[in-house]
Parts: sequence; structure tokens; C-alpha cells
Amino acid sequence: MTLLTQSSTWQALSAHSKNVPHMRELFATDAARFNKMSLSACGLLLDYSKNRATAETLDLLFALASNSQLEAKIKAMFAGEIINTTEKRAVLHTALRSTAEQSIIAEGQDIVPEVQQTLNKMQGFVSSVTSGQWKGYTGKAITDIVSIGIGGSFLGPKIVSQALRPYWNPELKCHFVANVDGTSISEKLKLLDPETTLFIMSSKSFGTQETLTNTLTAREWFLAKGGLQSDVAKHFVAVTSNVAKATDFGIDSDNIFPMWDWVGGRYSLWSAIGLPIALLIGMDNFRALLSGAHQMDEHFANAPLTENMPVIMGLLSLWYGNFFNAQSHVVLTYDHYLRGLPAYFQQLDMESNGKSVTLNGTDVDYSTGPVIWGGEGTNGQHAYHQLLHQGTALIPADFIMPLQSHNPIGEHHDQLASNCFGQTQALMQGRTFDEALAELANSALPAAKKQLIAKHKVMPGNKPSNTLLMDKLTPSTLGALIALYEHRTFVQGAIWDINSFDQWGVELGKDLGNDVLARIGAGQDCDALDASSNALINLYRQGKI
Ligand SMILES: O=P(O)(O)OC[C@H]1O[C@H](O)[C@H](O)[C@@H](O)[C@@H]1O
Repeated sequence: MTLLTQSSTWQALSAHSKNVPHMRELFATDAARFNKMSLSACGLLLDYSKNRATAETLDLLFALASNSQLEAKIKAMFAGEIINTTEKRAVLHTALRSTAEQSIIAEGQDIVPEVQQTLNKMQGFVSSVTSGQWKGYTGKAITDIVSIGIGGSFLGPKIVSQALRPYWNPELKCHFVANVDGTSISEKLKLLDPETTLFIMSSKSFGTQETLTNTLTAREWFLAKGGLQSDVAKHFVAVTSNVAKATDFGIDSDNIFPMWDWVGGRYSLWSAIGLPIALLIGMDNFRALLSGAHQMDEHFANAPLTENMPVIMGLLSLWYGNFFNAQSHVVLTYDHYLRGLPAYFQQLDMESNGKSVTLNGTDVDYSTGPVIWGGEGTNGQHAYHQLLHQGTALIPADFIMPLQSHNPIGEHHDQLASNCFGQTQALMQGRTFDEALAELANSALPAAKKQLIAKHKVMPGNKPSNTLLMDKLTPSTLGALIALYEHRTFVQGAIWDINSFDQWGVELGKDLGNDVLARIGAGQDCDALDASSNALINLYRQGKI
């Protein structure tokens, strides 16, 4: 057994998990439950009262956090200690949204000045492109940006841009290409004019196959359409921590925006990887996004554990995963602009906490990161919510909704809000057999049939949810919201004692993919691998089944 599961707090939580009353009862016996179990910070309000938790539950969870040295681990991250031990890196995405007055040391050097310099370089670039001063090779202003990148170099820019659509510069369009499937880039290129298109190649490593291949294809297209090699600098810029490789690739050194080893890919939208966002919403709004995240950093670093939003959310999710066998967690966004957020949180959390050994290499004997999934409300209510209400799996849910809409037409927003709140209520209270039977009182069905139908209409309730509200979706509230989930992920990784900042599983896929590519391109059929892989490669080589 690991020290964690042997600990008296863990054992106490395990025993306590069998004795928590149904939430209906918890609400019926405490009119102040919402007041006690809700919290405001950084423009967000978290209602966590619809959870299977009593004061004793929370005390035990906070004790678990304290015993896991959570506060010291938070300090270590902010202080730039090498907490990504397998890759020997500090984890300092928080430095990207620090104030210019702060001083943050990584590997013996204050990194705030270079963060500020890069922001200033982004500012100059954004103003040059959006003012029309930056010209394409025929002297025309840029109208279209194509952001090429994958993983963290794609999801952050894409989803934040999508979320902040009301703030877009109407003169500019942005397209995202991630997939190496030639269809993705081909369909985009069909829409574009090489004279007015600017490509941003985003790759921290500058070694990711998909991104390099898509960039080469974009460059070939540009040259085939009439651009000259000497025009490439006007149409291609890169964001990378590997400046040497980008220069070798042919990107003009003035057009390279740096990032650093101490920023993980899935935490990088705050760096120059966020350039497509900055181009679309302008630098002031981009800085407001950073500032919202910075406020959440301050809250996370300074609020006591019992009033700390990421800590509370992290602990409650861990409670269900480790003590109620919940294997997934659903994120439901009641705002069309936030429809991409579940996919963003999916990468953030699953790539971070999909681990099974502790920092010192011991196999864990508890479950770690759950499957994160979700979608936009209200659409899910007409689909997978059925399983949330009556399925056999316990799936804790986060409901996220702004109180004010950017598009306040008629009764739309009232209906959206009523669906959001109605769902959390239904999940919590469910419907008893007697209630279901009473609803059938006026039907003409025979008594036995009523009993049967009532049985099918029973919903156990007691399904946990958090509700996160904000006044309005703005760059600042979005920044705080994303940072909240980053830190929630950190809290869980810290308690599980795993490295939330490496991704060896993803790396293996890349290595084997390259090996298979070489075998596909070889002059002969493959017989060196397992029978299935050999057969699949050879069928592919033949081009038919
Ligand atoms: O930015 P790049 O170096 O091209 O990396 C892109 C992506 O590659 C890998 O798959 C990592 O697991 C991701 O976290 C990363 O964001």
C-alpha cells in the first residue's frame, strides 16, 4: 500500500464515504447550505453545495490536502522549483501572467523581463498586422491568419479565440490547422488568398511531425501560388522554444517569438502561443485575459485551503474518484461561446493526471485522473444527460454559465439559465418511487402498470454537481476560469503525488508513429512487428483490403 492509502485520513474518508446522507436530506436540514458552501473569487462564483459532503467530509478532505503538503507544493510551483522531476523542469506558466514588477527566478535567472519583452514584441506585431502596416508580398494588408500547431499549441488558442468571439477584430479571420490529415489543411487553403494570408507556426519543440508537415505544405502552396522564397518572411512567423531549429527551417529570426522549457504545452496559451488570440482580440484584451488568470494565481497561492476555489474543486473531484469509484467527470458549459472548453479541460487534465506511478516510482493503489468530457448545455440534455440521471455510473458534473449573455434576445437566456439550474436540481434531488407514482395518479393505467412505469421513472438523485457563475464572459473572467482548472488539476496531482507535467504516453505514440512511417515508406513489406501491425502496414502499402 502507498503511504497515501495507509494514512489515517484516507481510511477515515473511506469509512465516512459510506455514511454521508442523501443530498436531499442535507438541504432539508440546513437552509444555510448554499451560504456555507459557496465562494466568490476573481469574478467567479462557485456553488459547491450540491455535493455529497458534510462539514465532516470537508474537514477530512482539507486534512488530506494538508497532510499531502499541498501548501508547500503550491509554493514550490510558484517559486520555480524543479517540480517536473522527470524532465528536470520548473513549471512556471504562472510567470507568463505575472506583473512586470514581480521577480521570478528560474534556473538562477529572473524570467519576468523576457516575458515582458515577448509581450511587447507581440504587441508590436499585433499592431503592425491589425493596422495594415504589415504588408503581404504584393503590398496588401493581411486578412487571414492560419495558426498551425497541435496539442497545447492548438487547443488553447483555438478555444480561447472561440470563447472571445464578441471581442474579435472584424477585419481579421483566423483558421486553425492541427490534424496531419491532408484534408484539414487542403480545405482551409481553398478559402485563402496567399497575398493576404499569414501563417503562424506554433510548436514549442519545433519537432512535432504534424505541425512541420502542415507548415511545409503551407509553404509549398504559398510558393506554388506565386509567392517567392524571398517573400516567405512576410507570410510565415513561428512561436517556439527552439529558435535554432526554426531558423534552420527558414523562418526569419525577426519573426520568431520565443517560449520556454518551463512552460508546458498544455499550459502555454498565456505565452506567445496565444498570438492568434492576441491578433483577434487585440493586445489590451489579451492582457486582460492574463490579468484574470493572475488574479486566480494570487487567490490559489494565498487563500487558506478552506476558502480556496481550486483546492475545493480538486478535493471534491478526488472524493468521488477515490471513494465512490467515479471514473469520469463532465463539464457542461451553458454558453455557446464556451462550447470548446470541455475539450480544452480534457487535454489539460487527462494529459496532466493520466499517470500511475508516484514521483518516487511507486505504483499507485488509487485511481488518478478521471476521463474528462462534456459539451454545451442545453444540447447534452437531449442526449447524454439521461445517463447522468439514471445510468449506473456516478459522474460528477460542473455547470458553467455567465449570468449575462453577449446576445440577450427575448427569453433565450432565461431559458438557458432555467435549464442549467433545473438540471443541477434534478441531479441532486432525483425522483422517488412515491413521487413517480403520484405523478401517475390521474392516468387511466391499471395499478400494476402504474407501479411498473413508476419504477422506470425513479431517479436516485444524490448526483453531485458544481455550478460556476460569472457576471459575463470577458477576457478577464475567462482567464480566471481557465487558471482555476489548471490549479484544480495541480491540487489533485499534488495529493496523488504524481508528476502532472510530463507526458511519456504521448511521447511513445510519437516514437512508434515515426517507426511505422519508416516501415510504410520502405521498399518491402513489413514482417518485423506483431502480426496485427505487420498486416495493417502491409494492407496500407497495397492500398486495398
Ligand atoms: O508545441 P509542440 O512542441 O509542437 O507540441 C505539441 C504537443 O505535443 C505533444 O503531443 C504534447 O503531449 C503536447 O502537450 C504538446 O502540446
